[in-house]
Amino acid sequence: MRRPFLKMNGLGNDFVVWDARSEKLALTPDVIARLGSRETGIGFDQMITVERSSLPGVDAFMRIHNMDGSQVDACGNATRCIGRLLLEESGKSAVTIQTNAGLLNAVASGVPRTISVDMGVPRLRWDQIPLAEEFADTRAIELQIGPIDDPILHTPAVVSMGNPHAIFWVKDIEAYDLAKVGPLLEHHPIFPEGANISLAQFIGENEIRVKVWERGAGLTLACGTGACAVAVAAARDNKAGRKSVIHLPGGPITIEWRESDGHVIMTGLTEVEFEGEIDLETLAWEKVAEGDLALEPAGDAA
Ligand SMILES: N[C@H](CCC[C@H](N)C(=O)O)C(=O)O
Repeated sequence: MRRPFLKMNGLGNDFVVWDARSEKLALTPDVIARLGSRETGIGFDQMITVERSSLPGVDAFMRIHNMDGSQVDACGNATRCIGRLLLEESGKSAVTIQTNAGLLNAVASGVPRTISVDMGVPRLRWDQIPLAEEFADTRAIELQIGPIDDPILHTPAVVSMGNPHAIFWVKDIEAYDLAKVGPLLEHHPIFPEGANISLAQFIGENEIRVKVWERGAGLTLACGTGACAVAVAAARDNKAGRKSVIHLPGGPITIEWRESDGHVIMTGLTEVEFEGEIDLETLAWEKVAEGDLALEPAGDAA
């Protein structure tokens, strides 16, 4: 049975997107992992399933699986991508997306392919991250890796955007092999549900360079919730203002931790890479149409 899908990304953090609003889709973690593999499958960081929401006035429910098959509650870059699809499809000026981490509002920013999402309020208490033990001050918790007297990384800030994040402030981001230390920290016992791990280096006032090792996905080109977590952690520790630009390997994301209501507003690019079709019995798939450049007149694609 052949099924259409979209391949999208938010600053290189890439997704396979299914529209399951009229025809349900339930893939096993094993099939998701096979599809997510860049060797055996289509290849993606997360798989996104758009489903009907039962809530009045809500445009869709967004289900998120990491490429390892684990289901998680938040994915910022994907929220921008699904927000864009729903905005373009409905012609509305704002859409509401239901996730297991709450209701998120998406609006077009006025710049082509660039979407702003209200990611809600950050969760900052130790038991909301969650952590395995109580820490009164989550701006810097006692956690280190490497030799006791000369740790490689230590005292991270922790923030949840509906998913757990640990942020390590570093002077030179290139001095660290995140592919090596990332998995050690992701699965550290202090994080009972795992954690997304960010290295963050200040490169200017309210300008932060970030690399992320994602829970269940590994190194990615961008992490939207990670960008939110870094910006909030910097602001609450007076290392930056409430509006900062997070520079990820895939590009910049602007974050504002709004003073008025404590909501985190994330703005960044989205891209449709291609439309595809897959045989869900054999998992054989093919591209059927190129993405954005085909969707927008050449003049807008610049
Ligand atoms: N790339 C996603 C984050 C996915 C987080 C996922 N790895 C988790 O387990 O929480 C983002 O843009 O927010």
